Amino acid sequence: MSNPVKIEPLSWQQETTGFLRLIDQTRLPTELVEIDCRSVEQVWTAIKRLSVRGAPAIGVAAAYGVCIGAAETTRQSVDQAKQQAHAAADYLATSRPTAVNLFWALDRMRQVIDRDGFDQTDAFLEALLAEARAIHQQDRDTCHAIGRNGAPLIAAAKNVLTHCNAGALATAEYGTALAVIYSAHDSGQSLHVFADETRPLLQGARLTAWELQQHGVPVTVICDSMAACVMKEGRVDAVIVGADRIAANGDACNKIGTYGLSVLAKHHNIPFYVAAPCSTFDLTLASGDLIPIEQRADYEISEAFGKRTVPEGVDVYNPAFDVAPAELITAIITDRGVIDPVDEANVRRVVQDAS
Ligand SMILES: CSC[C@H]1O[C@H](OP(=O)(O)O)[C@H](O)[C@@H]1O
Repeated sequence: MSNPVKIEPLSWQQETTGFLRLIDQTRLPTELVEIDCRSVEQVWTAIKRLSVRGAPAIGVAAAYGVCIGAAETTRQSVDQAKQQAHAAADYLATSRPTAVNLFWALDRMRQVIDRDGFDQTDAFLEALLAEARAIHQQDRDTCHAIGRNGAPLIAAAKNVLTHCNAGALATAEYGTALAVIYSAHDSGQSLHVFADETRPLLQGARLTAWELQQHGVPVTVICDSMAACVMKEGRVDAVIVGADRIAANGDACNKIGTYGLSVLAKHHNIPFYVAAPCSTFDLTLASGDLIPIEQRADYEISEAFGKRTVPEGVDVYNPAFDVAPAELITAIITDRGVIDPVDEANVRRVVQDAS
């Protein structure tokens, strides 16, 4: 496909008193619907219900959510606008606990809020929007850098397996894990992708397969339980996934099912790559078992396909993420280069240089 459709899950409309426009990812792949978020509550809800999702995309959306919150009351003083902006950041921080990019982006916005010297409210609102736009553009650039850095690692691969959606829909554009696939594909490499459907919310079947189809990359959706079989059959040359938070020791937290894939890849001697921007590292956490794992609602499992699939009264366990230990990760592909996850000193050096 010569000119694939560019997928951007979110955009800011108008100026400092504008609004956030999102692709509602809960409606894909059958409906491409955009929703406008004109209040902080609407941004919070969009993140919570996964209308916008994926660590980097959540961070960008929250940054714009702070801009919306700051401007909610018209003709206010700078101090009032600052109070509203802080309140918006505090509220948005409660939307989802695992993706560290949410908190990284909100911290960036708080640094602007706490700056002195704004003598006019408009100047403050303009500075906030400029920071949100900078975060947005930085993620675009980061994703393309990840693609460039990762493509050589899969140059000899013909079949790659991925899990969940770490594509354009999870970022500002282009993706992280899928950026590596897009970069290899766009350079002329013949590549096929196995996309785990990724229960319970099916980000792989609904979103990754849709993205890859739009980009002209051959893709086969498989049930999560089939990953072992296709690996055993010798049909997977590499596994590449995204991440929501990476601890200082290289443990990588990602969509539930990722840990199992890392064990399977090790057993079958298949390279297991994690692709993530440096903003997804949390050097304050020594290891992955300290990463907060989001527990989501029972109905996401018990009411699949429009009908109840679990008997009333039966317990359901629905952790949204798990952690691949550093020793099972072949390499972490970042915007600053490829990292050996078990080399903590190098992890810290690369990530701190990026900040
Ligand atoms: C590029 S980060 C993508 C990452 O986020 C996804 O989680 P969710 O769909 O719940 O936001 C999943 O873990 C992806 O790998």
